Amino acid sequence: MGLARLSSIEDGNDFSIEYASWLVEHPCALEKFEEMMKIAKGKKIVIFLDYDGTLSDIVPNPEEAFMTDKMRMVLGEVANRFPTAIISGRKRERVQYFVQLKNVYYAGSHGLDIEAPLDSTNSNEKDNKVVFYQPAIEFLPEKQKDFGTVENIISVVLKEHPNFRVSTGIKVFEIGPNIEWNKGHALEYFLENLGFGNSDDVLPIYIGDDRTDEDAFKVLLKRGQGFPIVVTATPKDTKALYSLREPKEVMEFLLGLVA
Ligand SMILES: O=P(O)(O)OC[C@H]1O[C@H](O[C@H]2O[C@H](CO)[C@@H](O)[C@H](O)[C@H]2O)[C@H](O)[C@@H](O)[C@@H]1O
Repeated sequence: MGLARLSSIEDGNDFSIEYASWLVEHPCALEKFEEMMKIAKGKKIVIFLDYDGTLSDIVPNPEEAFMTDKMRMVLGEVANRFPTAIISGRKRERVQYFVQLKNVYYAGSHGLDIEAPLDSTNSNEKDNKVVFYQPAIEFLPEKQKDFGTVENIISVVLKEHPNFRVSTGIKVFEIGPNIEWNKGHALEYFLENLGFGNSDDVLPIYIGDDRTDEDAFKVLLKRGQGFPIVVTATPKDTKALYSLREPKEVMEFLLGLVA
């Protein structure tokens, strides 16, 4: 028994054979919900969420990636109950603008710009913000289809600038500093600063849809703790142990946590 997959049934989505067989390896977190909660019993749940494609649907214009009021309400309830952080590829302020919740911690620029509780070892930081870098984010408008050419230009330019690297997303190239810091590091940073650095009884849940979220999934696997959950409606190569099809299912899962 698990939580009902209302959104998929309502939308009339049907599952392809490929998706059904992929689900065997990455079972639906709604269907496994009760099993997961048995594992979580007595542990301190900490929630980590990606933004685009996880809390909001993927839309053509990144400036219009609003989350629904219902998602906001459920997320607010979750954050009242458990420490909750959003780790996004976007600029932190942009995610805060979309989410509008004060009880959530935020990390932007793939975790390079963190607003988090600080432990004593970081007491020199100002205003609970740790900013390693502000992003140079370029969105390619729908009209601009020639991604191959843009990719080649970026690669030629970056050859001259080895201190920078490019990462790719859905219709997006992002150029950032060539340093070893990703969403997985941000997750570890949050856990440490929330006092769960070496804790055996913490249960981190990380939900994300993007390639950059895989770094966080890997951290959970390495720690042997928690639930890495990928959001995808098609089979994909992932380290996640569980899956959800779309943001609506993310909302149902979050709702289950506070029900
Ligand atoms: O880490 P995330 O919170 O998932 O952010 C990843 C990127 O999200 C945004 O782009 C993606 O979502 C847009 C809105 O749905 C969509 O139009 C775009 O195609 C997607 O790539 C954001 O614009 C990027 O800066 C983030 O890195």
